[in-house]
Amino acid sequence: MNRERRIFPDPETACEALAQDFVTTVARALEKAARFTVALAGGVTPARFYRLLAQAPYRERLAWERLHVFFGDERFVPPDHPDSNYRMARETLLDHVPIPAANVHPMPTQGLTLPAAAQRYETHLLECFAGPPQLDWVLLGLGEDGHTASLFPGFEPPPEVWVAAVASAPKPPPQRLTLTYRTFNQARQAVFLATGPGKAEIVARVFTRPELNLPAQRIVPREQLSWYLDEAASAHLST
Ligand SMILES: O=C1O[C@H](COP(=O)(O)O)[C@@H](O)[C@H](O)[C@H]1O
Repeated sequence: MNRERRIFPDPETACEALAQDFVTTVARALEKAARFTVALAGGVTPARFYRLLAQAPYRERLAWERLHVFFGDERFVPPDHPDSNYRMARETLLDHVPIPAANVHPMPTQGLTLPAAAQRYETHLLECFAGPPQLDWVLLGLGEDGHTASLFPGFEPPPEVWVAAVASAPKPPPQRLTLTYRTFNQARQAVFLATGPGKAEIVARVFTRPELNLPAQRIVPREQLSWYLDEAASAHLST
């Protein structure tokens, strides 16, 4: 498994590089495969990257009809709720690109209990992949407590589960759905995007304190683990 850490002057250049690399990765993979599967992150940080993908030149360079978009985690709120990760991805990206509706796979958040929703998405993933989900590319964020997706410190999803229900997350909203370590670690490539001074302390802990075993430190995909940081987020790293 390859690891890389790249530091850019600011969030704009980090997201530009990520968008360029994403386009290249997708194009190369589609030379050998019929489709490319991704899981998107939520929160605030990736919105800039999503907006870039929805614009020239990236929008025209992606084979949207061959992309399948899943979600790494979701807040258990209606899809039009301000906290919804799906809403954010739709408004910044999915509503602006020619991706077929059938290729977008939001986590269910309505008409089901939280555990039933986790089970439903897990079943959906297993069907889409005709077996254990092996996502091609997953985007991940980093919370200031070391959480990623909705895997928070102290929360241990059952090891056999691909999608977990989180009933009491320390960050609101408390009810969430998340892919598990098992799922992320079956992905081919995982990419963390962390920018801004608010991430500097936790970025330093992730890279210098392996004994903490933070959720973000437990992501070990099969082929490639990449970190895209800006100078503010990497300010406490000695490089
Ligand atoms: O709650 C969440 O937080 C993390 C980090 O979000 P950010 O706003 O600090 O970028 C995010 O990766 C996750 O998808 C989200 O549900």
